[in-house]
Amino acid sequence: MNITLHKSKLENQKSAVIITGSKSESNRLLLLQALYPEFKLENVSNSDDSNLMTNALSSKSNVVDIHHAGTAMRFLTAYFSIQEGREVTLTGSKRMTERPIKILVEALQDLGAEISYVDNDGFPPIKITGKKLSNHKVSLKANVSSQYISALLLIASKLENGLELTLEGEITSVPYINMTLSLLDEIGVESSFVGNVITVKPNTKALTPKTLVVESDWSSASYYFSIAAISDIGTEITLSSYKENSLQGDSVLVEIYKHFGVTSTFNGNSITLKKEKASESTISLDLKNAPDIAQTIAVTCFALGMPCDLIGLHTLKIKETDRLVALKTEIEKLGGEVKITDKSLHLAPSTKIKELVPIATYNDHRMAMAFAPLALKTSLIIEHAAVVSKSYPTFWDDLKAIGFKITE
Ligand SMILES: O=C(O)C1=C[C@@H](OP(=O)(O)O)[C@@H](O)[C@H](O)C1
Ligand SMILES: C=C(OP(=O)(O)O)C(=O)O
Repeated sequence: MNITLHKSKLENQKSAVIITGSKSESNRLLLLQALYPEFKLENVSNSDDSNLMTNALSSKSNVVDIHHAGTAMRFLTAYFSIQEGREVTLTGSKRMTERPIKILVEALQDLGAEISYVDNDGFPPIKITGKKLSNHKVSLKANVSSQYISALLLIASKLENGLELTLEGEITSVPYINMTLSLLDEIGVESSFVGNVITVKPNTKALTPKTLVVESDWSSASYYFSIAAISDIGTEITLSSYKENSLQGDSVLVEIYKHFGVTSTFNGNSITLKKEKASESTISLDLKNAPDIAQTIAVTCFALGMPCDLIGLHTLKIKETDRLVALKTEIEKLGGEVKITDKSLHLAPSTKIKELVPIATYNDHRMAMAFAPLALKTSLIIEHAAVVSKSYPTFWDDLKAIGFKITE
């Protein structure tokens, strides 16, 4: 289904949105809850990716299909590797069969896992025969995806001797690794991260039962930072439930959007974004620690006619789509000028935004959501708008509620 976003302003100067739980935190905690059923979870993400994770963890089938969910694919590869006596073929969407998994599979094999490729070497689908993993030391390349590292850390406390993981090369998406370690700490699993070595202690006993509350999703919040940045001075949007000391690296939005004149004030469990006068006219950012907000920032800059240089984008090529190519293609359809390499994006200053351009979304939720705020500047069409459900199923309803005019 394609939708049209008609050029409009927010209905009120002040609006509020409640956003579902972080899909990254949820998918980690769902796996940890499967290993340690003594925990209860609140505010779990209602995203497709978290529902797929929940269903996969309780599935008795020997074929598990996780569609487009990258974290689910990587985390479940580790999870099924230690389910003794179980044989599972883990598969996904066509795109998932193009997203590399070799680094994780090799690390698990080094630990003793039995995993084979069904079609193409290095890519899903994979067949996993669960067994007891007897080794505890492994090294892996850390510059391709942090999800491989988090996957190993999530099962580490269930290995007989825990895990000693040596990270090779530059480490990408570090906040996601720290999130995993913090959640382990919250449930009572001990770990350390010194230099390039992560150690997780083994655990055989039940942990102290408690309820863990998932913070709302900061990547989803990014679209409201963008809306605030493109709105009139004085516009306020309140988002909940958020905390000042987040485990999510994308909370760096608070700092980044100051460049666009958006101030953020925490109050209890909510955050209020307010548009004030912007001080900067150009922006340069390294996003290796926050890759999921690259699309949002690129579109904010385009909407404001602001040139930008974004670096640290090497992981974007292996996400839901090649996000660098997708951004260039769609921004250029709208009249912008974008140069990309395999790890950076340069947007030239623009003066005009074309009207009623159909934006292709490439099965990528973030393409749909990142371009939506442009409706404050021009009417546009978003193709296959339902893709947003991968992380944020109520996105379009929430936009309508704050004044976006959307028709099918
Ligand atoms: O661990 C996670 O929850 C995630 C890690 C990041 O992936 P990479 O480490 O592959 O960049 C991020 O892009 C993804 O959306 C979620
Ligand atoms: C990259 C993402 O997800 P995943 O890798 O889990 O598919 C994302 O949500 O932007």
